[in-house]
Amino acid sequence: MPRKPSSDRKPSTASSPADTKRAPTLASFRSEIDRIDKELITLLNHRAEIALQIGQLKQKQGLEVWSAAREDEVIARALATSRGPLPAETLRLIFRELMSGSRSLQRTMRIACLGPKYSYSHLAAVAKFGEAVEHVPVGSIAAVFEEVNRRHVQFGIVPLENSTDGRIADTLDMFVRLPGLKIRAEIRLRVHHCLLSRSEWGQVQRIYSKSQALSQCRHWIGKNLPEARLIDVVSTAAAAEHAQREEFSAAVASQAAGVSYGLKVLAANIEDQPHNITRFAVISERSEERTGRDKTTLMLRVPNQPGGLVEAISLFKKNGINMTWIESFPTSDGASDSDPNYLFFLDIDGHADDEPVKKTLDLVRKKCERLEILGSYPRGECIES
Ligand SMILES: O=C(O)C(=O)C[C@]1(C(=O)O)C=C[C@@H](O)C=C1
Repeated sequence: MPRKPSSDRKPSTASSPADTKRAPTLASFRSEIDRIDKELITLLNHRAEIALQIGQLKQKQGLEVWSAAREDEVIARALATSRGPLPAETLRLIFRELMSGSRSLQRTMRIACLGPKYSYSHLAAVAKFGEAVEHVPVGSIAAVFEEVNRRHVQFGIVPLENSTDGRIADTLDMFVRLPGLKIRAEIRLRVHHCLLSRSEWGQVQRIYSKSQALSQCRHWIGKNLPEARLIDVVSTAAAAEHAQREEFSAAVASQAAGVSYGLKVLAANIEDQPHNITRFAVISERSEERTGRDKTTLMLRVPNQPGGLVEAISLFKKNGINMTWIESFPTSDGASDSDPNYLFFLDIDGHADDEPVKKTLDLVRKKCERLEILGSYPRGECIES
């Protein structure tokens, strides 16, 4: 049975500084905060004990520890309940870490992402799962997929597309190779790039970064450092490592990477588009249940003939299903020298278990040579990096 909190007393106001005749002092305010903290700790531990019991139930029923839908619900309720003055973002972070802590009591979760730490993939992982998980940075997007596929980790974080720069080919390619892995959630991270260095602005000769990050800042770099040599490396955090090691070099990376590698911020917010958002996918072996505010990612190949694609996707229009993303992707899958082939990646509104989506997908499948449901998952809110 869940244990009652040791004290169900509402935070008392009787002894609050406002009620005393004398003007409140720093000491009296602080002793009120000490009293509130004590109650908070009791309540937090009571919450953790209940989370532990939920963990035991889940284990008995073979359910997963992480429930994305429930976590979204808890945060949405906290934000709706709050009347301030605590900022909504602060409250969101507090609840994210609370639930990260609850999960870690139930089971240690391992999350793979493109590293080293403080890459944007790592920041996306922290934004979704909090700090109380084991972050496993690996050397490539392909390695993230392999770690999940080999069950070395429960989840992987991979970038799908960027609002300035488009699709991430390495990720789409891995979905072609390992279509059995499912997208469980999306993380839409607002990406702010910094120019980081241990040298001064006028000394920078080389700029390291991941190709997509360099591309997202190309106008800024062309205008402000036209002579610098641009060097493409595996991730923005790896770029920060280079900039730490080498004099007269800089990195385009996150501010967090700058702090971690002890670099100066020579310029902040250097992305060309102010709304620079990268959409990441959380991948795992299992699929996600319906929440009522879902989307579905599909991968399909249609016959290489006039109207092949239109015949398939017009069925979404006919059945009132909104399509929010489409990417064509050249592939060797089903291709020959004379007949190159394309796969299409699509997002539609709704969950694959929603009756209208299910019926439509059955019809679409008949028009396709190949149709994979890469996952149905809740639509993600935009999070600041
Ligand atoms: O409600 C659950 O399923 C829990 O395990 C509790 C809790 C929480 O701390 O609120 C923790 C982890 C889950 O991902 C969702 C919520």
